[in-house]
Amino acid sequence: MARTDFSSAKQRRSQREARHRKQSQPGASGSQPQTMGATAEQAQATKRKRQPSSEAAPAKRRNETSSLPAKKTAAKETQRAFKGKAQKVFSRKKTSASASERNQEQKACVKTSSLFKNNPEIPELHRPVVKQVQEKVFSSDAFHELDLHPHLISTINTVLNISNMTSVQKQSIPVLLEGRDALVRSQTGSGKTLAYCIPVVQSLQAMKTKIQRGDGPYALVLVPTRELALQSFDTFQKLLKPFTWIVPGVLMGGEKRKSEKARLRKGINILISTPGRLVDHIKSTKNIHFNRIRWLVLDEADRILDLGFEKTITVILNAINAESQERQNVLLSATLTEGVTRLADISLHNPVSISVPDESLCQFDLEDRDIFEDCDLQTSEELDGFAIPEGLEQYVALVPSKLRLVSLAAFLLQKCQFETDQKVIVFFSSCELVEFHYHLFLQTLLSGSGAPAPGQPPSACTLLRFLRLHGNMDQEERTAVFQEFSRARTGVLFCTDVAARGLDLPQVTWIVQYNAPSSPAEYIHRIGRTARIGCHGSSLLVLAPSEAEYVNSLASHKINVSEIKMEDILSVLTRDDCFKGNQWGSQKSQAVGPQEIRERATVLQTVFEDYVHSSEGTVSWAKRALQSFIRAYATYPRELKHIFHIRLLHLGHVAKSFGLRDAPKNLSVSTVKKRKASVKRPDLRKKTPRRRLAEMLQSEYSSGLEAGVAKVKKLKKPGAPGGQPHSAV
Ligand SMILES: Nc1ncnc2c1ncn2[C@@H]1O[C@H](COP(=O)(O)OP(=O)(O)OP(=O)(O)O)[C@@H](O)[C@H]1O
Repeated sequence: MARTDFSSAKQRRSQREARHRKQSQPGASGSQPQTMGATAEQAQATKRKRQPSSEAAPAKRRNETSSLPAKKTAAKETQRAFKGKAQKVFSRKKTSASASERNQEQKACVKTSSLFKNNPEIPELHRPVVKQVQEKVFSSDAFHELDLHPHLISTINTVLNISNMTSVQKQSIPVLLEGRDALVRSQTGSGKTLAYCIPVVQSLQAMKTKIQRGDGPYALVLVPTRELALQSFDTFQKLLKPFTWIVPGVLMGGEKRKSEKARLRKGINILISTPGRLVDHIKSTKNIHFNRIRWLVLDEADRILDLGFEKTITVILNAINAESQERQNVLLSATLTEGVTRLADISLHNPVSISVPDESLCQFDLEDRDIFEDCDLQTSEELDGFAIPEGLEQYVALVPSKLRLVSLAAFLLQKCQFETDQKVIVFFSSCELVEFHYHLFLQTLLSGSGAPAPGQPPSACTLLRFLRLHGNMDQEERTAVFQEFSRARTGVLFCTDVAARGLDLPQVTWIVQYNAPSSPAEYIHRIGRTARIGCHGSSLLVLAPSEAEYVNSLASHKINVSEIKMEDILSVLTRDDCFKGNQWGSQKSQAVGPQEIRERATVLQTVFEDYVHSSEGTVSWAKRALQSFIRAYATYPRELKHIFHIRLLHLGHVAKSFGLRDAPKNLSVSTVKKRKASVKRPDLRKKTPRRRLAEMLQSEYSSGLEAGVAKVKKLKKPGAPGGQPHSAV
């Protein structure tokens, strides 16, 4: 991307700001350093903001501008007009106003916004360039070279449409066919699912005594999420086409327990389940037996443990061990952590350890060799390094809190409006944040008509397509969204980490991490939703300037990111006249370059703020989302606390990224702590942050049977403006 030079406007800007400072009272959002801990200053700042000031002015003046025909509906009008084209906001009905009045109004409308004032300086990013571990995805060996049933080979070739093995398949399948246990680690999107599905099917179809449906499970596959369970189930179904007597089945919660029991009674030979749901059945269903189990597969093993399913896994292992001792065990993940070694100790017998990364393929940017040699991280060989797909380009953008929302919107507009076939996943740290951004963008960025106006080029307004996926949605809707996004050629999926693991969503081109992940492993899995199986893809991590050090933390795990400048992201707004704030005949804005970008970003922010402030319900909805952000922010693990600490957040600025004009008065560190304690999470404070995070996240992956789990009902969406707040993450 081309960089934008902001220096030319600097002088004009500082003169203008000096003028405003003179005219205005101090204390608007951002004029004082206002941190989460500073409740008193915060309250005062909020109070001051109610008085006319340069920062509070836009809202007031916006109303003034719209006061001619419809003062009370200014917010609605702004929103509606934006949907059609923003210039209508500053209505042409005001033809009677004099040119100078109009001029003043123009300035008032957009040029005095606080969006670009008092932001922290964006530090120079001296990104350390480190050697990334890379794997060769494909091998030159074909499936027909393996000793597999000919019908299985032809199914792989014709139904799955693949002929050559990937590296991990080449290494794992022969080992598993020999009957050995295995611990398999290989990069995201490298074909680990088939690496275990093929040996399972080969061995079960070859059993001397033909399998009967009523025999019950011969293979048990445990996965952390329901979507992943469906995906594995789908792969088994395809591979089993020639072997119709072997029945696969899935237990994953969200479905009525009664119907799952009925399916278990009929018989499932390859049982795929989430751990929580399986334990529910072990405890309550008589028709579940493990006496014939020959295979136990733990896919995304480290995630299963991260989520605090250790006890659950122990219950399952004990239940299986009580009935059957002779079986093969397989543990797989792209990132194997300490916990997995522990799990491997208790579940694997004399395993073969398969790890694909090929150090000879380590890469680094030659142009940056000097930086690399100077950097302390060259000693990071001892540190953990995760393999990253070769076709994946990783970026980071440092964005001040106030500008986060418009930057995200601009980025998505860029992808959907000016580039073709872009499929984007945006990760957030909680269900509430997903719901908030999904509804906000849906309400403000989408065209009501769905079609471009006659004679107009299609704009983002008509090309955007938003979906969302998180653990508080009911299963039916989750599955529908998963399938819809899988099939879609373009679109934007807002999600939590429920979608970070294992999901194979074809042709995803961009991953955006709007909230930073809580661990490098999570980072790897999130970005691993793109550039799968040898394809290309890109990722963008959005950090606040105070979080810039996170780039070093990633580098210590051999993760390289390049910088994209925020101004470059925002510059897309100049390409769409939707964001022109003042369009009255010949009175066009003279602003060009950086100033124009600022004006347009301000128009966009105004649209968000107007929507959020259009009713009390939407304001409290935005406040709840802000609170959820802060709660999630408080759960970063200890080792990242020096980077992500709520005390480093500027509440007034963060509030802007939720479309709130003022920092909520009743939010402070202590309130957040109190509210955290009031959420039904007993003994939280006694637990480590990691454990706490695990508990919060577990709601994403729950069995679906627990009482009190908030569900998104189709007709009543709690995340929508005015709806009920969600439970935990
Ligand atoms: N040998 C192969 N040739 C071509 N495509 C393949 C091959 N094996 C698997 N695939 C395809 O590659 C994609 C990714 O596979 P899979 O989901 O198993 O990856 P993974 O390693 O489990 O990823 P993650 O770590 O993210 O879970 C799937 O669409 C799958 O159909």
